[in-house]
Amino acid sequence: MEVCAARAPGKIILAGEHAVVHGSAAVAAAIDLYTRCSLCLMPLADDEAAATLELDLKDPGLTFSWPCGRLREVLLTDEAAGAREARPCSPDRLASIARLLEEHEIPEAKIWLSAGLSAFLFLYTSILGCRPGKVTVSSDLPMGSGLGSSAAFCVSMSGVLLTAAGVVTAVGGISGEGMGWELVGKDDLELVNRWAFQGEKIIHGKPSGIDNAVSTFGSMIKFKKGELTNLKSSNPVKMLITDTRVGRNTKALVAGVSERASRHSDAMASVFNAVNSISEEVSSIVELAANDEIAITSKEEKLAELMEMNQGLLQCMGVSHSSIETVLRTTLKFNLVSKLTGAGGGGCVLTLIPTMLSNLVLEKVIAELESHSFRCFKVEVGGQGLQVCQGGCSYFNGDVV
Ligand SMILES: Nc1ncnc2c1ncn2[C@@H]1O[C@H](COP(=O)(O)OP(=O)(O)O)[C@@H](O)[C@H]1O
Ligand SMILES: C[C@@](O)(CCOP(=O)(O)O)CC(=O)O
Ligand SMILES: [Mg+2]
Repeated sequence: MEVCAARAPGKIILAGEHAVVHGSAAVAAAIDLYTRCSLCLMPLADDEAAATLELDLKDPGLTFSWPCGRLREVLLTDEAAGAREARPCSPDRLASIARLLEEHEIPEAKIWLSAGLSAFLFLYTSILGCRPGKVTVSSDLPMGSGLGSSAAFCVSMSGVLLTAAGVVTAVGGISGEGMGWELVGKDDLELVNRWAFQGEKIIHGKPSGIDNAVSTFGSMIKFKKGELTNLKSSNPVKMLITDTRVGRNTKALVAGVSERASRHSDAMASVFNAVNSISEEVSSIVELAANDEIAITSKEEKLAELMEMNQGLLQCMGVSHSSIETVLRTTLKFNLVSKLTGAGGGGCVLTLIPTMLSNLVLEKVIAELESHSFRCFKVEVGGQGLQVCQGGCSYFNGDVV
């Protein structure tokens, strides 16, 4: 039985969500909340009929299982066509995957999972063929809340599958972590990122690629038209994340913005252009601060103003929500600036925490936000991207922690 695991972080978008789908720049950073995937590859059983592919999703608390013979029959494939090149999921293959999912009773209240399940079946069978195995997924990230759970799912899944296929290899430990997680080389990360993007396409419809890129490579990045620039950031910004707990779906919100853009093409082009300027300014402030070329208070004031402007433009795009407005009003009472992060329509809101803000005030802000039944997270910004564990992980006992 071969065992390996991978973990990939969620993200925040400091500026540029939605507009990035239409070619504007955006700035995003990894956060220290992870999705972990583990894989036990089973030996090819003597009893062919008993061989299955199992998926255990810890967070929704659901397990799924497919006989390998049924996968072969419906997907008309056995061998993986080669993991070294990421391929898109053809409409025919997506329709076959939908047929496989129809054979499972997914509870109506959890129907949103079917997009993640489709991405899983696509990635697994494309990279490993119809081999028997058990995949376990657990996550610190709230799902469908703007923190990039779909990308962390696709990146950690692609990471573990490509590691099991022997295509991706670990290059060394992470100092201080002591958990067996290892980093991955640049070329391997590029390959994981390309596969994860194909998975994101199944979940998001038309992703820009920023979420899978920041989850794969970590750190803080500027992203524009598929091009990624690493932003040095010596003094990472402190952000409070508030999850409004209002559920929403990125695919529908992205489609809504595109429809508005086709109805009002000139006006929306100007909105996207303004967002592009905001993201460019945010990225240059981050870099100036890293080189000590700007005082920390001045950096925070500029970032706060840009976040406020970006939020106004996101309202223009039609992706704000009354719950988001409640967070904005609540934090403004403490002179703090907030903006939605991710696709909006509910989900998570970022609040910039100035260095000078006392812990006492921060706790008051959190208490007031939580009195509205929102949930707050204090996160570290700009950390590692994908990490893998190639067998021998002591904490791995069929479950990932
Ligand atoms: N841990 C997970 N287990 C199963 N599916 C997941 C997991 N994380 C994400 N997903 C899939 O991703 C979808 C959420 O993606 P999305 O709407 O883009 O929101 P976000 O990426 O902001 O969390 C879920 O509905 C589910 O299909
Ligand atoms: C709205 C968008 O810019 C980010 C979506 O992020 P999330 O899935 O809400 O975490 C879409 C994209 O860039 O693919
Ligand atoms: Mg997503």
